[in-house]
Order: sequence, then C-alpha cells, then structure tokens
Amino acid sequence: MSFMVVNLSEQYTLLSDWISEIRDEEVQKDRMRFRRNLERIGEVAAYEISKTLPFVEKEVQTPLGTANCKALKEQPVITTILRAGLPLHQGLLNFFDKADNGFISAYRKHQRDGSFEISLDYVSCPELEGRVVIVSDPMLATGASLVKTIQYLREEGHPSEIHVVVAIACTVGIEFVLRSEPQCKIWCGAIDDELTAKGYIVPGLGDAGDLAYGNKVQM
Ligand SMILES: O=P(O)(O)OC[C@H]1O[C@H](OP(=O)(O)OP(=O)(O)O)[C@H](O)[C@@H]1O
Ligand SMILES: O=c1cc[nH]c(=O)[nH]1
Ligand SMILES: [Mg+2]
Repeated sequence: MSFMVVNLSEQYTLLSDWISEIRDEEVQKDRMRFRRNLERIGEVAAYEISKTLPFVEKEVQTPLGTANCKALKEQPVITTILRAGLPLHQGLLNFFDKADNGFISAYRKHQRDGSFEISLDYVSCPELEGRVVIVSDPMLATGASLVKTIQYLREEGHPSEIHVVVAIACTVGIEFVLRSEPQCKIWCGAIDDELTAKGYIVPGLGDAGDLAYGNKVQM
C-alpha cells in the first residue's frame, strides 16, 4: 500500500481493541459504545495527523516564568459526511478543539433494482482556500461518496492539503480514491479486502449509520 495510506491498526494499540468492538455484532447492540468507539478512533487519528502539521514556537508565560512551547500553526477544517460520520467527527473535534467545521450530505440513494448513486444534497462549509481539510467517514467502501465529496471540496474550496479519516476501508475503495484524488492522505482504522456486490465491506462491520443511529427508511 502506498505511503499515502496509513493503517492505524498495524501496531498493537488500544485502537485495534476499539476496532474489534465496532465489528463485533454482540458489542454493536450497545449503540452508545459503538458511537464512542468511533469517536475514540477519531481522537487517535487527530493525534496522528497532528504529527504531520506545521507547528510554531511560542513563549508562554507561566506563573513562575517563561516556557518555550510549540503550538499548531493553523487550525484545520474538519468536515464529515452525514450521517455516519458524526461520531468520528466529534472525536476529531475533541482533539482539534478550535477547528472550523463542515458538514456534507453525500449518501447512497438506492434504486428499486438495488443499484445506488451518490447524492450530494447539502454542504455547509467554511472558507477552505489554502487550508488543511480533514474529511471523515467511518466506511470507505467503493469510495464513491468520498470521491464525490473531495472533488467538490477541492474544486469549490482549493484546500492546501486533504486528509481522509475512516474507521474501516476496503482496498478497492482506497485505490479508487487515490486514483481520483492522488494528493490526499488516507488514515484508516483497519483495511479489509472484500466488497459485496451491494457495496458492503467484508468482514467490515455492517451499516455504520444504522449501528450508530438506528435504521432509516429508504427515500
Ligand atoms: O464508499 P461508498 O461506497 O461510497 O460507501 C460508503 C458510504 O456509505 C455509508 O453511508 P450511507 O449511504 O449508508 O449513509 P448513512 O451515513 O446515512 O448511513 C458510509 O457512511 C459512507 O458514507
Ligand atoms: O460496509 C459498509 C459500506 C458502506 N456503508 C456502511 O455503513 N458499511
Ligand atoms: Mg448507512
């Protein structure tokens, strides 16, 4: 896999434990734990991404003297894809707590024959020109939702860097995103090899949006 892809569960860390919980159909019955685990994955991803961002030196006055400190040079814009992206987004925001935020509704609009297309209906974003943008979505399956979203953000906003944070990615989806958007960097909680004909990741975890928020009716 290219250096533009980071698999955060390659090492033995707590994150791997949270990934195993979000996959586990028994643990999934606890929706609050499912959302909180996605949030924790977002927190770890934020910390890892922060290592790649520019920092400035600054002097901070303490009650006892002056400390030489490092501070994030610029705040990123964190954006997420509704609705399943919300817990991951909250995790990123817990750590990038001064970030600006964007919300995008890119979802699978299903047809009667089982096929689907990506519908991008609603975008609420701050100015993105020259800024670091982090896009989160727990599932990178075919990659169609992310590609549509990134294309929109890049063409409308001209960000300087784009980072993608996902909990579980599928190999073909990663390849599709990097073919369409070769400049972005993808941070994954885990990577699976298989995709069903209906575009579900195997073993994956099922439908992240439903597991976090309950079933929805198809419109
Ligand atoms: O890589 P892709 O093939 O585009 O699939 C991934 C998308 O599918 C899911 O959203 P879904 O349409 O289930 O919407 P939801 O968040 O409302 O559940 C998921 O959260 C991604 O946005
Ligand atoms: O496996 C998948 C694929 C898309 N969306 C999900 O929630 N899960
Ligand atoms: Mg869903």
